Amino acid sequence: MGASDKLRGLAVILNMINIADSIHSAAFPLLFSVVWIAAIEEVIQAWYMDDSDEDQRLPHHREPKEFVSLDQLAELGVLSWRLDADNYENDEELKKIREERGYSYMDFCEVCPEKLPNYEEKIKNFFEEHLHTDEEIRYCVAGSGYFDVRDHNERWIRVWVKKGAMIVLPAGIYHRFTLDSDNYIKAMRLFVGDPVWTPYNRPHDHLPARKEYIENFLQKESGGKAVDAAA
Ligand SMILES: CSCCC(=O)/C(O)=C/O
Ligand SMILES: [Fe+2]
Ligand code: NI
Repeated sequence: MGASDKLRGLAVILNMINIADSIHSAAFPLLFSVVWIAAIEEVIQAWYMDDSDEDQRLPHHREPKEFVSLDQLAELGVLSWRLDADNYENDEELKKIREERGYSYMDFCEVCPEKLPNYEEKIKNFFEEHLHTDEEIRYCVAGSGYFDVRDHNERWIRVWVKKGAMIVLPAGIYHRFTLDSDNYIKAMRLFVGDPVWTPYNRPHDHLPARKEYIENFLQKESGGKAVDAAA
């Protein structure tokens, strides 16, 4: 988080303490969580996509817009954080996440014609629906882009990551990536041990990673009703 973010966060919190003073104290934890959700949603937003074949770099909102919360993403195994992208070299929060989750490997992937070899081919491949046998961990340190993931009912959810957003796509989730119309992202790539970037284009349902993903996330109770991923 940058200095201006911190100051703004502090001002909002002080304002809330004033408000909280004048109302029942039980409301305070609720107000506090609203501030945090607003802050992370400045850099990560998700929504259901429309069915149009238009330019993949457009937002593809449905009409009316249908947003998806970060909690709904977490139910699909998609984790997210907001970090200080201006300070990734000395960020204690990033260090803690890396230690706790065993992310020993780190490099950067810059998606633009000048920096990415075989740019056109890579752009095409990133947008093919695929899965990996390990987590896909990306921390957007500059620019922005869309990670699309399938929900319990095979609908596409578009996850917009901007500077400061870190996401983890679980092993076995079908997904794809595209730049947005700003045409640039620089992402930190993290991995447990030696990296394996192999994409398995859909269908690859026989892979153990896919079966485990279905068992862990798609066949669980969700929103009060059991969902059968194979249906
Ligand atoms: C922004 S990193 C490029 C996308 C990528 O590495 C990947 O595997 C997409 O699924
Ligand atoms: Fe991928
Ligand atoms: Ni295969």
